[in-house]
Amino acid sequence: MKVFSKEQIYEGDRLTTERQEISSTELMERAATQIFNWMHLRMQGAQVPVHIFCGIGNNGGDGLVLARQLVIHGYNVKTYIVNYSETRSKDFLINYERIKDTTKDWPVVLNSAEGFPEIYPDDIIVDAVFGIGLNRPPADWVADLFQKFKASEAFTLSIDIPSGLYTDKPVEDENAIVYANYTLSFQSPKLVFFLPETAKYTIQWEVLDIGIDRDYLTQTETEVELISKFEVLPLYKPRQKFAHKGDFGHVLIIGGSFGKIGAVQLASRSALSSGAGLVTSYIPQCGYNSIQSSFPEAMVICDDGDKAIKDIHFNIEPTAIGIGVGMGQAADTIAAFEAFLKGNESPLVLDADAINILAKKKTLLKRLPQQSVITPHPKELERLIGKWSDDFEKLEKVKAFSKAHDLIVLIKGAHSITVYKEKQYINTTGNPGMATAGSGDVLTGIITGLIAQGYEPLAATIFGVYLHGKSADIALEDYGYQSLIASHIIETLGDAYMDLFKQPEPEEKQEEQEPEQ
Ligand SMILES: NC(=O)C1=CN([C@@H]2O[C@H](COP(=O)(O)OP(=O)(O)OC[C@H]3O[C@@H](n4cnc5c(N)ncnc54)[C@H](OP(=O)(O)O)[C@@H]3O)[C@@H](O)[C@H]2O)[C@@H](O)CC1
Ligand SMILES: [K+]
Repeated sequence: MKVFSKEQIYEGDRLTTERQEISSTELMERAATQIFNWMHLRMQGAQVPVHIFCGIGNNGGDGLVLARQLVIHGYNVKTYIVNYSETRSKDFLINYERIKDTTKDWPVVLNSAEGFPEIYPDDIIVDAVFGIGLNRPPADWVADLFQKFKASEAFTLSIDIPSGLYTDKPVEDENAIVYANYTLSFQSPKLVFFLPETAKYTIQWEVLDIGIDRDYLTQTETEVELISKFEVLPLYKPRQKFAHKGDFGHVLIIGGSFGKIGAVQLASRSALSSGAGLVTSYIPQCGYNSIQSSFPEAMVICDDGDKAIKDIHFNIEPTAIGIGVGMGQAADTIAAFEAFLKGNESPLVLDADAINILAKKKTLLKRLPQQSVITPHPKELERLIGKWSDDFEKLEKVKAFSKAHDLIVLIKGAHSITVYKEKQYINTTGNPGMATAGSGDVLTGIITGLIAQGYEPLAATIFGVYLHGKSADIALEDYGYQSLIASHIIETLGDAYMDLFKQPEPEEKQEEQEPEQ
């Protein structure tokens, strides 16, 4: 799913009114009617008090349309105008008049937090104060109002975006933002729903289709994309009947050190389980017995070093190499890594200590093959690109870094983001159970395994991150957050693949389709 920028959303609105020959007022009516339908379906006429707080722009206009429709359908509605500015939008004013024509219970105009009504935990708040038009911090009294929303403990439904959140700027004041239980967003989810500092402002979100011009939606390129099954399915490479293992590449996983051989075992196993034809583990000698006995499918090449790698040499031609897991940063290992990069031409996935060494010796970056993949966790990323002050700066820095070195950078997190130059792909699978030892090693193996099978490095990263998260989601059902460990993620990789082709569950039974007697 594309994640449109604020400017693209405004342009989509404009083009839609032009091409469909409707007024902006009609588009607002259509948008807010979708919100009404959503609520009506769930509330079925329930008389729960619904408090609708409207700003004075188009987000407020949406709130007024919703209020009018709820009133017409007999709901228990109380409407407020959060009067933060004298500059009212045209469609706000039109709908302000319309609601006054609909009910005698006119909106209450709030000019300070003093007039804040009594709201009980079982009531519902609709937040239509600010939408994507927020461009400066809300006034203190408006922030106080948002705090009162929170203190009320009422279910809070935000329209389009939690009020007080910018679409393209970091948070300035945590207290000046609505905490939404649910956000109904028009046309596109907003990038801020997925960034670590701002995702907390809405527990759930959903996109409502408001009939924006189809051509515009399909033809407009966005910088950001949300990756779910629908996006990865076209990447999947089916297997041919007469295929043999040589068609699926030979992965080499280089890493390990005394006490950290398991990292190589995990990465190698996941490379094979992701579909690679052959896997060789390259490790220091101390790991030989453990890998050979615990993972018979792997071939093993030993370095001359006993406890750490000191001179990387092998006589195979790997299709893809994953390097760094459990490798350590002994002086010999660093020298070996440096020499390896000099001679290497295979596609690379770099993780853990390989990234740490790159951070120490940035001149090595120019030795990486084009479109190498790096998969840093936040600390490793910071060592590589320096500190950032907020999520937006982090994204900008990673984009610039990716561009400068022609690298695919995976920013790991609750929503891992694959960055390649300007483009950002936000993953939607995965769960907090994955915050466990070795989970990153498994990911390195999967991505390397996919590249070995012929996936382009960018596609391999996007697809690999998706599969990794999906496997963990499936494994979660058996193990729960606490007991999920990295090996489980490998075991369910097959299910993650099969899930790609699973038919959606049938809808609830439909009365009219009962068989004839
Ligand atoms: N996208 C779609 O498909 C559709 C979108 N629709 C809806 O429109 C919404 C966008 O509406 P919007 O542009 O009128 O902006 P909104 O957020 O209501 O803000 C209002 C104005 O407040 C001002 N302002 C800003 N910050 C401020 C501050 N701190 N304190 C005080 N004032 C401040 C600023 O004006 P300024 O004062 O800068 O001139 C701003 O323009 C969108 O989120 C969606 O809900 C649907 O109706 C139709 C389909
Ligand atoms: K809002």
